[in-house]
Amino acid sequence: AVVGLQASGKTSFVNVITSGQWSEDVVPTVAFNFRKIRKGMVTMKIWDVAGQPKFRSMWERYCNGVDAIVFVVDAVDQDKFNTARFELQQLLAQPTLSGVPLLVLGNKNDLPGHAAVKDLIKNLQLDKISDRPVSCYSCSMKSKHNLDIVLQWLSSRGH
Ligand SMILES: Nc1nc2c(ncn2[C@@H]2O[C@H](COP(=O)(O)OP(=O)(O)OP(=O)(O)O)[C@@H](O)[C@H]2O)c(=O)[nH]1
Ligand SMILES: [Mg+2]
Repeated sequence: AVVGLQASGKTSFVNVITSGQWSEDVVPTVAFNFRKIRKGMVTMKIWDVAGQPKFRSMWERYCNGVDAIVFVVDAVDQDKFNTARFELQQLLAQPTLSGVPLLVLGNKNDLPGHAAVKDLIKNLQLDKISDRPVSCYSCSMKSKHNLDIVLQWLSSRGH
């Protein structure tokens, strides 16, 4: 399940890993999109969930039962880090999601002023999460930077 605040790049992520197709014009997601993709021997089923405030209460439902939670952050929009941390902590506090591996993506690293991984770890308090595996990568859906290791990480979470 792919969650995170609105305009962080969740749908762009799913588009780019599905078709390799980057586009500046993505429509904000309403509720969710479901996508199924094959990468070599691995089939991934992805819930791309909407990030606007009115949809955030749905995140838990889509994360329930998944192999991994992908939390996408706009690494340039540092004013929203507090909100992102709050929403992430709310989500991870759900008893149904205990132990589910977490992958945090600091997206838009093609833009100047993006936060580095160490700043994301600090601001989102990722070092305080002790009840599940956590990884954090800096990446860009536009330049496709680090998407290879992101896909590798996801492939290794399957069953
Ligand atoms: N420069 C840059 N822009 C990006 C990147 N990824 C996404 N964007 C842009 O950010 C905007 C929002 O992207 P979306 O993929 O729609 O974001 P979302 O997280 O799905 O948003 P919601 O569906 O509303 O929750 C779009 O204008 C994208 O083109 C990136 O890596 N670099
Ligand atoms: Mg979207």
